Amino acid sequence: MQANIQEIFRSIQGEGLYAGAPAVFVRFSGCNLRCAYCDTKKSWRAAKHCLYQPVEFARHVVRVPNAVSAEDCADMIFWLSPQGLVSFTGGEPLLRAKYIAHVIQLLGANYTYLIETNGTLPAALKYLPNSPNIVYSIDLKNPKFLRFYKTVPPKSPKYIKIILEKNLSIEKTLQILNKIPMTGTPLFLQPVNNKIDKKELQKWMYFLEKNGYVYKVLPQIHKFARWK
Ligand SMILES: Nc1nc2[nH]cc(C(=O)O)c2c(=O)[nH]1
Ligand code: SF4
Ligand SMILES: [Mg+2]
Repeated sequence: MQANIQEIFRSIQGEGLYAGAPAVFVRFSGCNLRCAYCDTKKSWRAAKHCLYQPVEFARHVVRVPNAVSAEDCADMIFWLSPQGLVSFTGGEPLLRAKYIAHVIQLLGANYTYLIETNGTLPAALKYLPNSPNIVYSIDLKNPKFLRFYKTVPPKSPKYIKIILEKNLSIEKTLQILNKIPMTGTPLFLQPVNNKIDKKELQKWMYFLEKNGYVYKVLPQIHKFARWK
């Protein structure tokens, strides 16, 4: 099995529940959405080479010809870290759900696998095992979120990320959130490009609290540190 991969590197997880934790990142090519604020537009297209950074923070990069086999992907992850956190991102990683399942099968239970998804492809979830080692970081940016949230395998932990941008409606977001049981699900507000108008943020905070939600506002910490 093969997939077009943009890059594989080790860095500090900059978003969400695992922010601050060292992680290996696997960035897939291709996305089913076209968000105006996307910071990885390059990943929309297939890449000729997968850029593999064999040592974290080093300048040295190996150009691995695409497509990359699941076996080679698992090896590259293992050599960066024989255990710990693996973040599958993109693009949209669930366009490659079968491939991810195969990589996970090859690497085994020594890792926590984080799927950083835009939350719009619930049908892809059937390819992934129901495992507490597989964690879903789900963006709330589309009404398909509802079906997705309910379809996540029951043993898999999950958390929600709301990318705060000026076109996102608080009312519509609350309508979606109010339809799901949230008990214990962490909720993160992530200002797009790490910038937000204070008044706008206060409005989000006011309405979320009025509706009983517990949340954290967390910028992308890797961007402050100028890491990848
Ligand atoms: N450091 C770091 N953390 C991240 N968390 C999510 C990322 C993403 O692009 O999905 C990302 C990323 O690109 N870099
Ligand atoms: S879902 Fe993510 S990767 Fe896809 S276009 Fe939107 S921001 Fe970019
Ligand atoms: Mg990113």
